[in-house]
Amino acid sequence: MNTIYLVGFMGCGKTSVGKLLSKQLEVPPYDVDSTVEKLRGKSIKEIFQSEGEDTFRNYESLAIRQLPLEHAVVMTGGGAVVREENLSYMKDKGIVIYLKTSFPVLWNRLMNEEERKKRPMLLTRTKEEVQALFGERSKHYEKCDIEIVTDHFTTEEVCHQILEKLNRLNTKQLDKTKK
Ligand SMILES: Nc1ncnc2c1ncn2[C@@H]1O[C@H](COP(=O)(O)OP(=O)(O)O)[C@@H](O)[C@H]1O
Ligand SMILES: O=C(O)C1=C[C@@H](OP(=O)(O)O)[C@@H](O)[C@H](O)C1
Ligand SMILES: [Mg+2]
Repeated sequence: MNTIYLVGFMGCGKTSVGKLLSKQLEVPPYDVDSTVEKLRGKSIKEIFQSEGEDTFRNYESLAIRQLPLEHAVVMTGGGAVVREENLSYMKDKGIVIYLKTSFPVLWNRLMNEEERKKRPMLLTRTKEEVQALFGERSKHYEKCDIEIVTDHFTTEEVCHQILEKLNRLNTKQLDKTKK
């Protein structure tokens, strides 16, 4: 099985669902944000503060390319698809799953102080600006291979829906190296 990449806006559940999915599939989970944090020895927030967003995007792109291409679940950060070459890399190497979530639901999940303070993209923006970012990014997310709606579903239910969709794929679709 090629690597499964989870994409979508902040708060759609990539990190939480990815952990559940990796357990179900019995493969290791890799969170791109955690990989970057390990690589740099500091938190995402600190990287944004001291090195800026552009440099963070370079680390993020590098981390995506360092992670295994097989037998893994990779949880990306919400902005990973902003660089189109990242999305085309992931689509080329594995299966890209978009956890589609409406803006009001995302906003509700992200308003929790714990969640908000972890995410530098939220700290300097108004609700309208975050919504505009969501609008700009949606067209990238929609280029994924599989779309799963998460509104009104628990993380366990979202994970179950992913497994059902994966079960419907054939061996060739699951393993792109097989011709
Ligand atoms: N399907 C869901 N239903 C309810 N809460 C969710 C769901 N998915 C994620 N959350 C909550 O939203 C917050 C952000 O989740 P997280 O997995 O970190 O998202 P992401 O990695 O996509 O930014 C967490 O508090 C998490 O518990
Ligand atoms: O949307 C973004 O630009 C970001 C999303 C974050 O990941 P999550 O989507 O897991 O919150 C993290 O990569 C960083 O704070 C930037
Ligand atoms: Mg995450």
